Amino acid sequence: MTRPKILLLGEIEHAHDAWKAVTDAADVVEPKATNRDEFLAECKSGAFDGVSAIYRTGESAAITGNVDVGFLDALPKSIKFICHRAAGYDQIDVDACTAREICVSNVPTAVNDATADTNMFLILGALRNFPAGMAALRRGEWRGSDLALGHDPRGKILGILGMGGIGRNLADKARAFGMQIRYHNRRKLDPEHEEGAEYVDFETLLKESDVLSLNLPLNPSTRHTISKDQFAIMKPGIVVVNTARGAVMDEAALVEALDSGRVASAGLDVFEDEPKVHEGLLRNDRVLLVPHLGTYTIETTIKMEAFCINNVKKAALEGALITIVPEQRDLEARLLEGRDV
Ligand SMILES: O=CC(=O)O
Repeated sequence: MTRPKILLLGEIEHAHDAWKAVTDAADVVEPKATNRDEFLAECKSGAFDGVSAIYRTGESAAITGNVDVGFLDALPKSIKFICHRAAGYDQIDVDACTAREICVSNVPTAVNDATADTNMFLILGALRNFPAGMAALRRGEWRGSDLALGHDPRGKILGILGMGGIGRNLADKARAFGMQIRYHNRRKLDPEHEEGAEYVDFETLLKESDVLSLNLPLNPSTRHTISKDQFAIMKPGIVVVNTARGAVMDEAALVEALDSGRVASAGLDVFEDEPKVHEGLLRNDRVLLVPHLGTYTIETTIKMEAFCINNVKKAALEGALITIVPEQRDLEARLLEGRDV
């Protein structure tokens, strides 16, 4: 009997036991390519023929590039599943995958705690002006000469844009700091998931929040959701934090809003063009900058790897995913129906 084949793009760094259960049952191939052109040529050479499922990390894009039409066209037709080891899957053209009946999974839930922890750190740091004080200390000036007093989170309105798993986890944490939670989402949540958070329209969220947290996924329709026009109606002195993806906000417009004082301070874990960071953010010590460390813990990395490994294992051995990205629920239903016939 032929063993299933998996293409590994990236590394398994921690969940070695879970991965061993995969390699016991399936053959794993890895590319030799060191850049995108070589990878596409390797695909076309037949090196990955017979592979049914891919396990990929976001970091693997440094070699293969994004999962776009060019990538998908080079893959052997045998590939039916792409299992992505991250929550955000903006590197993957899901519509192009759907058109080729390639199912995609990401890693939801496992990332919620660590990302919301980072989010809370950014909120506290930006509210309290910690980056300016910390920078002064490192310059040998203790607090510096004009360190502004910070603000307490208690009693402040936290506006969460995107109330998915991370947004709801953040809401729980922020409640413990005495913040009042409001949110905006495509759809209002069922009351049992709101836990007292108030649903408001997008404009109200911008106009009335003391702190705005961006927790929405990046896709073609959410790019630059926050730009010049949105900054213009925000409450003056607002604090803006982002742990989602840099490009949900127009970074140049944020720099202007910080320079004009409309935005008092910001906390950012993600950037539009990582690993580059806008000069206007680097020079501004009212901005707390973190190099995309939202999920960067041992515990969460193990959970994320195990989640993705379970998906790729089921894909390769049983021809199905445990979780599919929401945009492909119809595709999944169609494929399952086809299989029953
Ligand atoms: O940024 C981290 C993730 O998308 O998992």
